[in-house]
Amino acid sequence: MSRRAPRASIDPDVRLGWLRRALPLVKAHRVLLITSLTLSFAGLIVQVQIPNLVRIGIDEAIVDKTAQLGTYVWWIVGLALLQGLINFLARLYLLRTAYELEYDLRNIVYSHLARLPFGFYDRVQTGELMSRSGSDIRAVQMYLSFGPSILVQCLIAVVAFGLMLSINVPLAIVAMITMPVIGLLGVSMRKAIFPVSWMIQARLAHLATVVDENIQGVRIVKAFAAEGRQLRQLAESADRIRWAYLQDARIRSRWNPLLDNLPRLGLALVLMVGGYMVIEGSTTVGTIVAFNSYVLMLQPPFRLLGMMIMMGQRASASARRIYDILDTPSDVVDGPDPLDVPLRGDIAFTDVRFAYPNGTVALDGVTLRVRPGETVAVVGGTGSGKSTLGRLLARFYDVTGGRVTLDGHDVRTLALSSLRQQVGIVPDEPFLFSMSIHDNIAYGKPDATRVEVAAAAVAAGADEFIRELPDGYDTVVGERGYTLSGGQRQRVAIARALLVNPPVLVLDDATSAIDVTVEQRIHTSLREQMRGRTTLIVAHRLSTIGLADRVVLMEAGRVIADGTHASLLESEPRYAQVLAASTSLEAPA
Ligand SMILES: Nc1ncnc2c1ncn2[C@@H]1O[C@H](COP(=O)(O)OP(=O)(O)OP(=O)(O)O)[C@@H](O)[C@H]1O
Repeated sequence: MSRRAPRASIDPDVRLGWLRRALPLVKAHRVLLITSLTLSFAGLIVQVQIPNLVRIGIDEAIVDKTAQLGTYVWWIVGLALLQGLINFLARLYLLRTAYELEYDLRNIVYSHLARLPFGFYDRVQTGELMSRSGSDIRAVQMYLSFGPSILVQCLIAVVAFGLMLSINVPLAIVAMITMPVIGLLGVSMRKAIFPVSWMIQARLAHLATVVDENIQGVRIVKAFAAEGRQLRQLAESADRIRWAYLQDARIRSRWNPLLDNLPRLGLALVLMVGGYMVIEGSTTVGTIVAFNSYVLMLQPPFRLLGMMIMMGQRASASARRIYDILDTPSDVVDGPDPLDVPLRGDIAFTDVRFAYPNGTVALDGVTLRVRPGETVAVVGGTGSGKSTLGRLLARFYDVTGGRVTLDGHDVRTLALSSLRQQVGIVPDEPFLFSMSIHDNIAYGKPDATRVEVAAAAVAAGADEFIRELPDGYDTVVGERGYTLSGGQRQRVAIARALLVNPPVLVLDDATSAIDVTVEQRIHTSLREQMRGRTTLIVAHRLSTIGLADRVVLMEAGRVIADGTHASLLESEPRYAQVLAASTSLEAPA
């Protein structure tokens, strides 16, 4: 299957209504859509002919005996086959339109999600976002493709009414009398059901979150013997869904009998008025039979009208949420004429202030210089802003004040791809993809050879344990790499960063889960790896701090001391305090 780019996008003009904004997308598939609508209209024209043939057949071949019955039977069979064929094609094209639209919408939404800044993901819950965006895309797609088709089906009413008028005006009016009522009732029922079905959707999503958390957090649940509590939570959630479904059933059972029986009232009216007319001699038996068929044929489109209104409401709410995502600008983007230059790794933070999107001030005037090739350990209490330094350096976020420069270039002037290629970040809880260890390490350099990957793994102290795995480097790590221990994952992540060979390396507590003795062993190779590279190490352990030439002490978003480990120990009591706190956390007696 060849992949294609989305044919169009959503109109960026936020002042337009949701349908207007989606129009370019529909227009891009207009050929398919119009073909399907034309076909379904043609099918309807054929369909309304059949009762008319039945009428003529009854009147001429059965009652008057002036024509051959067989002719009409064959005509009806022929038309039914033709209608079947046309409907088959119409449906095929309609579904194709629907899936093409869905394909485009998915691509537009997911590619935008991939470009959104970190700040967006701080604000929204990703799990909910993913499950919701899927159903939202479907709701919009359904309305855009099936909506026009339902409208075409409602057109059958106009065609059939015209035909009935040409046969018998008073009876045509009698046959149509219940239709507006069916339409109105259908709309009212959908209006009553809409809030409940919305509630069902929301409650199902909530249940999915509860189940998801139970599965993801199963170790914690079991460790705290909290299965009972979790089950109660699940039962509560399921109970709320049951309640909503019961409401739904109550509304349906109230409206459906009415909606089902109204056409019967229509049939009775046609029989009564038509019957009198036949007795009186002003119409024929065939006409009553044909009109009966019309009454039955016309009510589904009128009922669909209500459904279309509900689909429209749902699609409009879904579209609003999709547009919320699409209208969020990818605010960390390349500036004009972005620089793509090789960096030496001369880092300077100048009076940097930064607050996260939720307003938390993380850095409050940080000035810090790290020269090329230098290794600096950043030490400080929890929440003092250590990790934020690396995030600003790689431009995961932009500073709110001051500036961050690399080799004198403000990071905002560098091409993002070049910047991220040259600043390698290893977080303390690295994410591994569900693929082989080789592919995980080669993530930033997919064309790396096996020798290069192994060399990076050796440098990160990962080679030994990888070789002991059942398939070595080809071992696929489970979802989120759960089959590896925290320390092993960290080593794979370090190898991943080293393989790209970035001039700037940020190890954000990247060895925190690695066994102290293993850490000691890999220090020699890490020290080797850091030579010539500017390295920022967020560190808690004395042993990790030992890798650094210099130590920076942070407190409440500021650098409060800067010097060698020995000089800080001597001159800065707060340094000793922080060390004491983190080492006591590290090594319980
Ligand atoms: N994504 C975020 N959204 C909002 N606030 C955040 C976010 N990340 C961090 N913070 C807040 O910013 C402040 C600095 O966080 P940072 O992660 O830089 O601290 P840290 O010194 O690395 O802490 P730790 O040692 O606990 O990892 C903290 O108050 C933290 O709660």
